[in-house]
Amino acid sequence: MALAGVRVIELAGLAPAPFCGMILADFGAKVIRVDRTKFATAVDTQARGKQSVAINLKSTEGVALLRKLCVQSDVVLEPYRKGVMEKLGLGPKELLKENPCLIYARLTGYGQSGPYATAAGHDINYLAISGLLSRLGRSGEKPYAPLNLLADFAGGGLTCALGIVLALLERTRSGKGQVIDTSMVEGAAYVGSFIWKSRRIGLWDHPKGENMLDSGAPFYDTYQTSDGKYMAVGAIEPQFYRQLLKGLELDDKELPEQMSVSDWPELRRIFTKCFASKTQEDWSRIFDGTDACVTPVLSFEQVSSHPHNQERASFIKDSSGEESPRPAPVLSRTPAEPCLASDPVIGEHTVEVLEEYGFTSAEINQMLAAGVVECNAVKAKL
Ligand SMILES: CCCCCCCCCCCC[C@H](C)C(=O)SCCNC(=O)CCNC(=O)[C@H](O)C(C)(C)COP(=O)(O)OP(=O)(O)OC[C@H]1O[C@@H](n2cnc3c(N)ncnc32)[C@H](O)[C@@H]1OP(=O)(O)O
Repeated sequence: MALAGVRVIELAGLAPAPFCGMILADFGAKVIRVDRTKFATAVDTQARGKQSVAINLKSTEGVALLRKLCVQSDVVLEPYRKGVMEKLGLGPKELLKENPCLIYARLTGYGQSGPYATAAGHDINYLAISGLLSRLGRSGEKPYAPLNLLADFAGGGLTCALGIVLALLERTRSGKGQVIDTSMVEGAAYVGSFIWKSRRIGLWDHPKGENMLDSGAPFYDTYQTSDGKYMAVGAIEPQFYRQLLKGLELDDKELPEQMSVSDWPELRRIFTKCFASKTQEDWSRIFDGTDACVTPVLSFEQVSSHPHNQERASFIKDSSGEESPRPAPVLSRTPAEPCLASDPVIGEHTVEVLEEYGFTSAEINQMLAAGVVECNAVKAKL
């Protein structure tokens, strides 16, 4: 796999850092999650392919241990509030001094500087400060955060993974590590570059929810079907729009112009009525194989059995039968090989990892006895 041989120490966090760690693990890195001791269950739901060691970082021995692990690793990924790692004596200055090749990835909401740097927050707050949230939602309604996808995962976890891979690549030339400051505000804003940079062509001239791509246009929206499901319509270009009308059995001579913004409410009314006359399956049959850009809005239950997803095996099942998306993208020679075993319990691999990092049994036993580390058996999962 592409990241085989890369060792990552991931300090346990809430959502974005776990996702970042999972991406690295999916593509072959050895990812060791550092959990707290005396915690029954991990909140990491994205632990695929990771190992878990439990270390008490509130002890000097625990801090010293983590430093030793970082000396022999390529990447450390930390998701804490600005200053937490420095307070522990685990800041980039200390760790990079001991291991100049280390890639020190920091993943926070507001980044390592600025008046908000130390403030608590979550996806919705970061999205708000990025400017993007102000553009999301239907006309006349309050801004709407689309799950916690944009800041936590696109702007946070994925952007941080990109930073790590870039730093690993650069290190092959310079031989040096570096610090990565991932701000979810900036990551989300960066993901939104198209919105910023397409303002000049007038794509966003109208208020929120009244533009072509934000549910303003009737040919770029969702419609309810007679069985209470939905179809997604993305028929922007005239040749594709014509196919949409054909599928709906509408005569364009009897309709307002596609791009006549003032007629969009009327067009939407007509499309709504049409779509409500047949089931999702009926419409799928009509539009599949055409260029109308009309697709069913699949539920999680439907998604893996859809013929397209099925043929590409886009969803996988782990050993417990839980379904999830296959890692993307697909690399031709060195594709990801996601681990199908169940997620680690806290401290499941403490002894194994410490042995691998060169600690003797006596040292490990001493740390276990002192409560510096903890090792838990898999049966704790029950
Ligand atoms: C009823 C509630 C149930 C909750 C279930 C949760 C289910 C999952 C839900 C996921 C929701 C996802 C939401 C929508 C998100 O947006 S997640 C993104 C959150 N934001 C970030 O990650 C940005 C960066 N992080 C932060 O800003 C902060 O960590 C935070 C998220 C605001 C949380 O703040 P807070 O709990 O005060 O923690 P921090 O200031 O970071 O300090 C962490 C403390 O923990 C300690 N720590 C760490 N590891 C260890 C260890 N191994 N052993 C012992 N201690 C450990 C650190 O030393 C630090 O301690 P201290 O400095 O506070 O004394």
